[in-house]
Amino acid sequence: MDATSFSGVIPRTKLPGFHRNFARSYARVRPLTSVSCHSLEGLHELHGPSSQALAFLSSNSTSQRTSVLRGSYVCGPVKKRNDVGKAFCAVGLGVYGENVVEHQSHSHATEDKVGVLLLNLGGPDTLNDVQPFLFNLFADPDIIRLPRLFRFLQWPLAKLISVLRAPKSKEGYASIGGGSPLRKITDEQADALKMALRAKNLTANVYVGMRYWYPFTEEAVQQVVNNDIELLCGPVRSSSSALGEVRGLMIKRDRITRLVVLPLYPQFSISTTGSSIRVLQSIFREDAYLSRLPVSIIRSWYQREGYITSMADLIQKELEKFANPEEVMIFFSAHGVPVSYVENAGDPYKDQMEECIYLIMQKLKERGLDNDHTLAYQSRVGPVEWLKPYTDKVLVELGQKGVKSLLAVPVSFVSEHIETLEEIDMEYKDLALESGIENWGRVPALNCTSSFITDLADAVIEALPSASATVLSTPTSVSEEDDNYDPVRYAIKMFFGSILAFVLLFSPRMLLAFRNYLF
Ligand SMILES: C=CC1=C(C)c2cc3[nH]c(cc4nc(cc5[nH]c(cc1n2)c(C)c5CCC(=O)O)C(CCC(=O)O)=C4C)c(C)c3C=C
Ligand SMILES: [Fe+2]
Repeated sequence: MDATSFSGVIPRTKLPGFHRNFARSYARVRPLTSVSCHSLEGLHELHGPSSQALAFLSSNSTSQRTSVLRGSYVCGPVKKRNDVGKAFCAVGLGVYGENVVEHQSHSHATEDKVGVLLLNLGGPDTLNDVQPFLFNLFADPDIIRLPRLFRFLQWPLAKLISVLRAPKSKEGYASIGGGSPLRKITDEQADALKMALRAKNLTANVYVGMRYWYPFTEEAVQQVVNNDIELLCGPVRSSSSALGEVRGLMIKRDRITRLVVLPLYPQFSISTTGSSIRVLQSIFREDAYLSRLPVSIIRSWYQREGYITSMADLIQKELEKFANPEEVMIFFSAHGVPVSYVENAGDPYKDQMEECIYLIMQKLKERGLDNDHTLAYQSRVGPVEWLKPYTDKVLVELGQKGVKSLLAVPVSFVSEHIETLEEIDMEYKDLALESGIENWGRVPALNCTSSFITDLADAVIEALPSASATVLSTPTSVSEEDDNYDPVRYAIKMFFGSILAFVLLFSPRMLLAFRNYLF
């Protein structure tokens, strides 16, 4: 397990030697369970001034997506804020044990109250939510990574891309029942985890914080700072925000004294766990109480025995449904990321994915299952190069090569979602059958599988931060300018940014990209 703990105010000077390539070196030298205090800071640096221009416009279907353009961003997604709660404090980091970074030196409670914050991506609850959800996603500088000079374009681009992509995305969500199942499943996982922790004699409150839709991470952590507070890094609110009470979002109200942050992504990527941690960092920096809270972050957990065993169990069970299980090719399909994330920004995602597949296959071999296997990447968006091989291409090739039985295994995410229910179950299945594959199966997502939830509970217990630690650092944010939100400046940026975005978009190159990827 790879965990980081922190809290408190940390002088930046205490972090010597950090550089933008941290994630790359981290990926190389990382012991299975360790990370240093540099990691959170690294997340900022990863999209620092020299990050390459990269932007996604929109896409057509889930298997072949969108276009790209160059641009920049202003700050985060649509954000309204008041000044209450803007007393900035810093999130701190420090090394604790082998892999945990922590800080904290205070006494804000006598009673020990453990909180667990599950981080996830979130998904639109209804079809009306699709466009604002996409806006939040594309407004994330960890999803569309632009050079600093062009960052003021982030919001106009996000608006444009989300509007253009929304019709196709809506089709996808419509085909799986009109919305994403993520919120429901994540809530169920939270309940199951709470019970599993209780069975291990740990009473904990489990919270859910989504990155791009309700319940937002900001709400999970911050809502109680002030009753009329608007979202700090706040994504779009839509009418569907009335979808019921935000669940279990009261880390502050509950006066949690220790917090474990558990992203529901087994492997670390800048675009997923990295992005959520960056949001947390900015929230924690801005709040006196939170900045002193001992926090552990479990950055990745794909290598945990319980997770590997649970995956192997599910695979074995599905293999047994085939007439000739030994002839089945195990086809791991992971969500892709642009190659530049791995090669330029040092995202450890690909390395971790490969190691994860290796460990699962080893586990199957131990059980005497010696099936062929392959790994491919799905869900690419835009005309930039994504991790290869691409799932759709490999499926066609396997069919042409005469593979007759194939078991698809979604491996980058632990809940059913649009990319399993629509992209794999519908698009890829059809493509495989058209390509000559005759017997198709798909391993379900782990969801609330009890061995998996039990292992998450163990991970939480192992990562529990101690009640005190050393003050270490004050990370700066990539979106430092977000902290000084000024409506006039914002309006000016939006105005000029929109003009520039349209000019760029309707250049011949961009039009081509749109034609190829959107329609
Ligand atoms: C490990 C998982 C994921 C990675 C890595 C990831 C990177 C990534 N995704 C996009 C673009 C989109 N993702 C969308 C939805 C979506 N993505 C993931 C997981 C990962 N994304 C999930 C769980 C979901 C939510 C699914 C749901 O059920 O709601 C979407 C919207 C859906 C669609 O229109 O297809 C987009 C767009 C990028 C650009 C990216 C890396 C840079
Ligand atoms: Fe995605």
